[in-house]
Amino acid sequence: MTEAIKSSLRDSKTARWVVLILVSLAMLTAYLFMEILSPLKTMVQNAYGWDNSQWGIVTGAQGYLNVFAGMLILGGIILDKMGIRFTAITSGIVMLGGAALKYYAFIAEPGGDILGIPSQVFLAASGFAIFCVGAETAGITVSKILVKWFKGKELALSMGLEMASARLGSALALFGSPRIAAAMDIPTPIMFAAILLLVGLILFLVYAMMDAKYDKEGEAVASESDSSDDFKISDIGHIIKNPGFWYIALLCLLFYSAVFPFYKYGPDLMVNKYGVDPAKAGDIPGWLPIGTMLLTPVFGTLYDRKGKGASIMILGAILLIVVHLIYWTPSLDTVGFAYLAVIVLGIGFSLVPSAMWPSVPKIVEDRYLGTSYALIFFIQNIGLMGIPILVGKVLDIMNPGVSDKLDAARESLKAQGLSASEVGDKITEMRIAGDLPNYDYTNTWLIFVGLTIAALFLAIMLKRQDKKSGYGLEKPNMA
Ligand SMILES: NCCCC[C@H](NC(=O)[C@@H](N)CCCCN)C(=O)O
Repeated sequence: MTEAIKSSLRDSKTARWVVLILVSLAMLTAYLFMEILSPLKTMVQNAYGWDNSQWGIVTGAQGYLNVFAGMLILGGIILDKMGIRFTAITSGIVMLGGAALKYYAFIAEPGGDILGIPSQVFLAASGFAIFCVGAETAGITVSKILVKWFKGKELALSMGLEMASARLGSALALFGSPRIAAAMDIPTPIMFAAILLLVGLILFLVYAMMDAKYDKEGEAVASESDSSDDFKISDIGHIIKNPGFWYIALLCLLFYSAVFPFYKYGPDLMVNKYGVDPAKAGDIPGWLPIGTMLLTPVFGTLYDRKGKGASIMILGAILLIVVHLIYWTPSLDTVGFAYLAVIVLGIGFSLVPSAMWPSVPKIVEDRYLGTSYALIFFIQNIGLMGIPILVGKVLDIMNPGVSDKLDAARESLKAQGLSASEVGDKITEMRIAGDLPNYDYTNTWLIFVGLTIAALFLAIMLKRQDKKSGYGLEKPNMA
């Protein structure tokens, strides 16, 4: 440890960059696990016989506890009351516990039903719901950690780099998971991702040791007691009276609902509409997080220097409409269009977050900031839960008989004594050969088109409100 670190951790550039590396890598492991199953939809359905509604139940589990049980709000309160170290370590343990349960659901292949849902689906959804409580709480904790170490220094840059690291986690899952599953079996990538979460927990433990040392320094204790980012129930009343808060929170819900659920259904769209090999299903969607890693800091800097935050969000929403119209249009069914749309999506998904998150402090007072972010995440989680469920349900309704035909083929293969993996491979072969049908996503994709049109409407309303209330969204962040 250098002298600089010994004398004052907060003043040590090395120490705060070590912190950034620790928490960014921990978030990488969280985002990796978050998407580990996403590119496996075709394989999972072929192997285990889940219909689309069951896929929606599992991938929409993000919000069951975060929304219905209010765990995101509770996470904010715990962070406020118990502090960064306790919350970071606890969220790491919760993520690991949820991941272990999800892995168990795949490795054990339990039979029967729980509450009328196939046991495997129920346990996988429960595991993912628990994991997401930890992941969302880790997300707000890491934001607070970065404020603690980087406030008055390279705060925006640190947040951009942390987000880029998280995106890398999503990309690794989208590219890697189907390849590992094709080479081994479906539970193996889930197991690898769970082991990486253990590494993430160790990184949080190392961070906690640095944080404890930091807090021993008097100056740091003063900073920790700066409660501007704390979650407070009493603040909610003030925040929800602000129309700008509602525009940005609903824009966040609609916008993220048109993007994150794309990870859950995009890979299967690639297989069913564009004829991509299921072992490479995540490749085209995988370019989305890679593009955003590079572009988000660029657009963030642009907003810092030139302003135009509300206009950037409007442009981002327009691009998203174009993207989902391309994926929806039945005649645009060559791989070239799939790549084109994902590139445009990458630009849109960089524009909106780079302007959205730094706009929140312009709309709400600093003292309400922590509570506002927790509330926005809460509202956002309603969409992250509801949209995957809705898409799965509608996909089943729009494809009558397809799941039944796949089920019948699966049952006859199982009767021949084949394992789930072997059945999955065989069904995949039969679908590629045209002996079994694919899902037609056309009508279902209109859900995404609708979401993006609504997002554009809200972005325009936000700009109008900005003119009325003078938030300064069109002004640069830097003087
Ligand atoms: N300072 C706020 C950064 C937010 C980053 C944002 N993450 C979220 O919105 C999470 N609530 C949801 C993550 C769900 C991942 N499937 C982001 O852009 O990642």
